[in-house]
Amino acid sequence: MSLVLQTPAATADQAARHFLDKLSVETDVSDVWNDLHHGVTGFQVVDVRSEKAYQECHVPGAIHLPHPAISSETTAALDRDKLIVVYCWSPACNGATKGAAKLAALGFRVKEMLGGIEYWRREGHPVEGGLGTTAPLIG
Ligand SMILES: O=S(=O)([O-])[S-]
Repeated sequence: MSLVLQTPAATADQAARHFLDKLSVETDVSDVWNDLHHGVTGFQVVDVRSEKAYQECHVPGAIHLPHPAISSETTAALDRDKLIVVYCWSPACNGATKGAAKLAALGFRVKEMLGGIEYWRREGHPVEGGLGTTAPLIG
């Protein structure tokens, strides 16, 4: 018996809808780096980790907004015309998901950056912060 085939696959239309829906709320390290590197200005990157983690190492230009602190008051300065790209530590962390959920509830368009700062660093992209690439990879 096939473990792959035992559950019927979606139709091509269903699969297309599913994957487009996924891409509407997710982006990845490589795509974010590519856009920042080429000066794309249609989104703002938000680091939702702790103050300490942000101060030690973050994506260049990222705004700091810890996910527990997200509220209408703390997001007042964010540009509502721009998509927000949120990230946290790694694929093992759901801080970005929590932050994205809160931001969306406040009316922002938002995507999660898959992989977080861990994969940003693994892929060799530049960072800002006091410890730079020597900062811890877990919080
Ligand atoms: O700081 S965090 O681990 O909740 S993203």
